[in-house]
Amino acid sequence: MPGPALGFTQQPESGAPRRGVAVEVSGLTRQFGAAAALCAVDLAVAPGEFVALLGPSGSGKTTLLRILAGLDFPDSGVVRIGGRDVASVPARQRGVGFVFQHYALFRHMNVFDNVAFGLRMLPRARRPSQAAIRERVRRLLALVQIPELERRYPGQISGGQQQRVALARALAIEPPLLLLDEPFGALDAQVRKGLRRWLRALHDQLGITSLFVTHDQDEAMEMADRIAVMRDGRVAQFDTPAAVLARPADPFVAGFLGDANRLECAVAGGMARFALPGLSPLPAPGVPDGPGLAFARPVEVLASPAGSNGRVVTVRPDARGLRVVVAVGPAELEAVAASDWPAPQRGAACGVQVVSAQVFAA
Ligand SMILES: Nc1ncnc2c1ncn2[C@@H]1O[C@H](COP(=O)(O)OP(=O)(O)OP(=O)(O)O)[C@@H](O)[C@H]1O
Repeated sequence: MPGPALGFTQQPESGAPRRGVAVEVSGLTRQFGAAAALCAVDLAVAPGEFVALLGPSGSGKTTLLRILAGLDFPDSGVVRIGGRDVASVPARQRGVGFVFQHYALFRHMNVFDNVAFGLRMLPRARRPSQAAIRERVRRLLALVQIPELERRYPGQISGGQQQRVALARALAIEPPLLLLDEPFGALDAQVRKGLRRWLRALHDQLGITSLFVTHDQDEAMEMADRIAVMRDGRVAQFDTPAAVLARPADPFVAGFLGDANRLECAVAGGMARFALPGLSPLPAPGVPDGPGLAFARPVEVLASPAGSNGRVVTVRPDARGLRVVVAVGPAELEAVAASDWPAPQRGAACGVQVVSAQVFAA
């Protein structure tokens, strides 16, 4: 959990307006040679929201973040931060804090000087006094829970501690907008888990707006108020974690989230009939007659000893039960073993049914 009182001059209090700003992007396009990194992207983030940008490699997440930070510039389109068009506002004057995975700490400066850096770089009129800088840096180091490390150098602290220093450095200028590009990418799973809960709590405590790039679906689901799922320089869907899972906008989102199985089917009269043998038809309300594509997450595909349309290929214990890969006809599906089937064996015949799925016209 976040630590003690903040160094921020305007603290959000219950009932008080948040200090986070709205971020609006419209028609944003960025081309690198023949590669279109962003194609007419629209996105509107509310003040105080925590938004995850999630998508496959090369989908444009980092490019969008760099443009918001003022580190790169669009070929066309508008970026508004706090209602202000920032096209001609340099990075340093945008009031944006950023933490990039590869934006390393200054190795030759100790932790204290790293965090103080942004404050010492402020124009003289806005720069706090030496004493005020000292006080703010100490409060920030307490906030990120490493007050004892201020004299250490980056090479003398762990990766997780370095990320906390990078965050403290980003927060030092009291940014209403925090941009994070895979900040925990290099850390091991256990440290990541701790840091992501802590960061979300910190975001809420400060009342800022945050945009967070990640490859990790669990991370996005756990941390974000809304997720922008990106593909090929476009936002495929922008909605709450529950909504993108329950109502994916298109086959790409359905297949990308939750590692869903992709099943060919034929839709007629609101029912989807699968091409694979032995799978019962499922309702597909509103889907037009014709070829279809169904997406079923592993928990929606059940393998049991009753039946013989499948064969167990692999068995993997999972915290919530047994995960199996089953062969059905020419396909292999990720499934879960029925709770009354405690010990499926590799090679055993089994019954496989798709319990529910998202169906789209192909
Ligand atoms: N400086 C650059 N020069 C040339 N091409 C670039 C540059 N930056 C990005 N691109 C291209 O733009 C596209 C989007 O890249 P971007 O880094 O924004 O994607 P990403 O979703 O952040 O990917 P990753 O998850 O791998 O970091 C890619 O095709 C990439 O190769």
